[in-house]
Amino acid sequence: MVDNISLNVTVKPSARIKQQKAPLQAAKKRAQKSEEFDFQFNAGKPKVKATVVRRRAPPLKAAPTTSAVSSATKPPTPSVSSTKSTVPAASAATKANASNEDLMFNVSASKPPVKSVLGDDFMLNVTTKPVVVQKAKPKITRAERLGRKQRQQAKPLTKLSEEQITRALKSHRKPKNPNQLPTPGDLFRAQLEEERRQRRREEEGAEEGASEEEKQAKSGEGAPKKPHQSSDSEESAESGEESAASDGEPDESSAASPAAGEASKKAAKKPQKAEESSATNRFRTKKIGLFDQSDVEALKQLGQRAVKPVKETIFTGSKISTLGLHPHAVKNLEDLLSIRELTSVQQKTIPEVLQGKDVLVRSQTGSGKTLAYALPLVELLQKQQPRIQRKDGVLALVIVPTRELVMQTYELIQKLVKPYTWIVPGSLLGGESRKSEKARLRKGINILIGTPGRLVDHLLHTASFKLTKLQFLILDEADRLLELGYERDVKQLVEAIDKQRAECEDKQLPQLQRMLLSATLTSQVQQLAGLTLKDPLYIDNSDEAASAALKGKDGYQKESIEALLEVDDGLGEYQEDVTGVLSIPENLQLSYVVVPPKLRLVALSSLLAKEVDASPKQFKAIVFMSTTEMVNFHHDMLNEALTRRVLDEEDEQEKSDSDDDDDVPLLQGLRFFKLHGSMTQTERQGVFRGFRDCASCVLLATDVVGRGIDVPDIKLVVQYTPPQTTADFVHRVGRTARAGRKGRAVLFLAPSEAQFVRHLEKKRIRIQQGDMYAYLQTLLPKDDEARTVQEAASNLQHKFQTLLEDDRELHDKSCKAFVSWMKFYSTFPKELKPIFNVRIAHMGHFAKSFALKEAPSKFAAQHAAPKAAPPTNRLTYTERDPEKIQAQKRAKRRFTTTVSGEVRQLQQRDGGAQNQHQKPGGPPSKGGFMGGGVGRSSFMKSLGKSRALNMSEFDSGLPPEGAAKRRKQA
Ligand SMILES: Nc1ncnc2c1ncn2[C@@H]1O[C@H](COP(=O)(O)OP(=O)(O)OP(=O)(O)O)[C@@H](O)[C@H]1O
Repeated sequence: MVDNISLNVTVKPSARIKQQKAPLQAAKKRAQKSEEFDFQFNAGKPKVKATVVRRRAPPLKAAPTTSAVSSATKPPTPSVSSTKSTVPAASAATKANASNEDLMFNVSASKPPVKSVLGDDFMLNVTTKPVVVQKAKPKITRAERLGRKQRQQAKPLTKLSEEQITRALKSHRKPKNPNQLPTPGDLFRAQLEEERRQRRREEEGAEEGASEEEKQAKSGEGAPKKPHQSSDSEESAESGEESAASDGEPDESSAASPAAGEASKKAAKKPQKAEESSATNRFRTKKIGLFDQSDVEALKQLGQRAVKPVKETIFTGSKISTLGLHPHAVKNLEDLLSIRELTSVQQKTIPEVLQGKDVLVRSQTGSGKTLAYALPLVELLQKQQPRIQRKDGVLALVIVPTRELVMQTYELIQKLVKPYTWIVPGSLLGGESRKSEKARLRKGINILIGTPGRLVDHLLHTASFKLTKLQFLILDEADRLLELGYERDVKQLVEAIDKQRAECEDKQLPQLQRMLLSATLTSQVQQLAGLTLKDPLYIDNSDEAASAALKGKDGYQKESIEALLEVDDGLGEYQEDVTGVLSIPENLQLSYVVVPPKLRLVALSSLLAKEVDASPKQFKAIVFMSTTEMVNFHHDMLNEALTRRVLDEEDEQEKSDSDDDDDVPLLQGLRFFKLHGSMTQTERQGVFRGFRDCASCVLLATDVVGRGIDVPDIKLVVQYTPPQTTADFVHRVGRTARAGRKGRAVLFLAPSEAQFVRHLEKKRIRIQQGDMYAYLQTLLPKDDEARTVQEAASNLQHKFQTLLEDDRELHDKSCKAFVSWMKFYSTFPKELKPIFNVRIAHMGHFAKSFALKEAPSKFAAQHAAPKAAPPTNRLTYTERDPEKIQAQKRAKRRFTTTVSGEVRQLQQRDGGAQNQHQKPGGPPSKGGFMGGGVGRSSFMKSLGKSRALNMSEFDSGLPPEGAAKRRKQA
């Protein structure tokens, strides 16, 4: 009986180093030397001597994979077949009927009893180590090499075992550097590639002609059984998968791999079931076509460039009490805000403001700039003798870009003035009737906080709103306020203040002290600094030597600021709107994840699921999206598909029906909020407060909340769509990791957009690559029907698509969202156009991330029509009122302005288009969707002008200037 003979084979001559130089020669030599082997039978069998009999194989040519020899007693294993494929010729006695697939041994037993048992000849399948090493050498990508370096035991990537994958996944949870450790993505990619290689080998093998034994094995069974079926669990898992995948579309099954972690476990648990019949298999792949070669692309490690981030110290250790503030103020801060220590920007700014200096302050997000101006402001006001009174009117004016920021700043100042009851703070943020706002202004507000539009409106229409006695003017988020759109109103306010003061008969007016603050500095801020500030002191909180020189200077010098702005980071020339220092909080972990367009929605869902799993009770996140329509659609979709939250009464019945099934929603218990500029003020206020107070929730928002918003327990910021400027990037991610806390921010990029990382690196922003598959893994344990990560992802996508098919309204929302996104995508600034290029981006694939199955050309034109004006609390006007027409024009102009600066881009684009029109016969446009006239760009052109990406934040919500005559002055 020779059935269960197993052999330990040692190949002594290991010509590994030489092989690298001359693999063929070395292999020949080795083969000659290894003509004789010592074998040891497992069960204490006596030694036998074996002579290797090899058939000469063509050198270095891949051989067919199957290998059974008719007289073999055991089918060969795949590892044997792969080994022999690279074994070169060897000199030995040949055997006429030997297969060119197998090593053949002529064994002569050293002792007579063994020979009698074994017979004269038998065949062996042998795997020799050097051959395997040689095989794994060619075509290794950099990512593989990096991963392999870490894995000291340099095993080939073929056939990753279940344990290997599980171990790697576990160790991935806290990666030190995702670029160096093998990530689930690495493993997955390695598997995909290995599978592809193997398939190719199989195909080649089939073409070259399978051995007769193979043919017999295939035809003799008569059943659709795979040629390599074995009792090995890994093998059965594979065959099981093939049968399961046969339910789905080919695209899907070809991408499906023996997957990682849970997948293999699931498969291994039920190998029998998988083998029995594909029809009874509980694992299903929905026909989505979600995965293709692009996901392998997405897994490419981009690597990191050497970037020296700008550092900033947050806390200095000095106490508030050292500032010489009123004891009430110190105690109040401790009691109401638990603040005892100064942040470094506060330490640098407060003494200067107390001395009456104008300041221009740049310090990173969450470093306490609000208190840096508010604390000395209140201190100086409370000191004044005689005490200030309500009737003194507005003594301090704080201008901020958004209504939420007005609310937040107002609440903080309310706390600061608590000990000083005679100081009255107030806010103008819309939502209230004009009448009641006027009434409050008339009564007297000493510290007024507002958005530019609303303030200008009252300046023009409310007689009691006087700024003659103004002592403090503060522009928080100064760079945003000076962007096109806000800039006009801010200038109007500044000019009105100067005019009123100049016309005032009282020549004893106190000096007007000005403060400009932001985490980012732009050329517009420079201009305004030159325009309005009197010898300001520039305070930059970074630890950079370049700015340290400026800090020491007394007074503002234009050249000094310019010198700072020109500080070269040594990474090449680059011009963008942000010209100053950019610093990211040290405790903020930045990462980006490359996600194929089709997978975006699924990847977002799985990221959120992963985070909720990690801390179900305490998870607060913001997801930034580019347009209001996107926010609306994703809010409804994610709520319905993933939380089964009832969104309106009509869904009530559906909900109770669906409650019967035991399908647990992916994000059960998680609450989604939405916030954008097209919501009514009441809604916005409610949402902002709701989000601040909730324990576990996600806010989907436009850039309305990109600036200044301080919700300390936000753990994660997701940029689902990329920002249009680096400044926006810095402010968005700055919503987390505030005041020394920890936080994370993830940026989603399509493979075609990955170069944005290099752009950030040029700005000295260090960002690590994350792993999409680490997110997708979360879906698998939650999906009973899926056996692989890909199946789980496809099932989820299928769920989104089904929901859309069944719900006309949601479908419409999705189309609108997609169209608005497409317009947004065409308005990137010139510098970023090569990266975010509407011509390169695959619109059809992106449409899938909106759960749309149709081609964009089918629905885009229909949904590109301008939408109705967003709700405001404007006074009503009659149909033919010329005032209304004016208002509409003004509204249209303003609605095209988004908080991320679309106006600028819109004008660039329109300007570009005009220029082209001015040059008849000139070359076609090179950028933007207006040019070209062919393919996608002509399609984009058919959508008409871009508008209404976001509602402008600076819109006052009040009637326009022309209406003033007909209104009663207060
Ligand atoms: N001295 C301090 N000690 C501890 N916490 C502080 C201190 N000063 C401010 N904070 C807290 O830090 C957080 C961020 O403050 P603030 O909103 O003023 O930052 P910022 O610099 O204006 O950020 P952004 O640029 O995003 O507007 C707030 O929650 C605030 O209460």
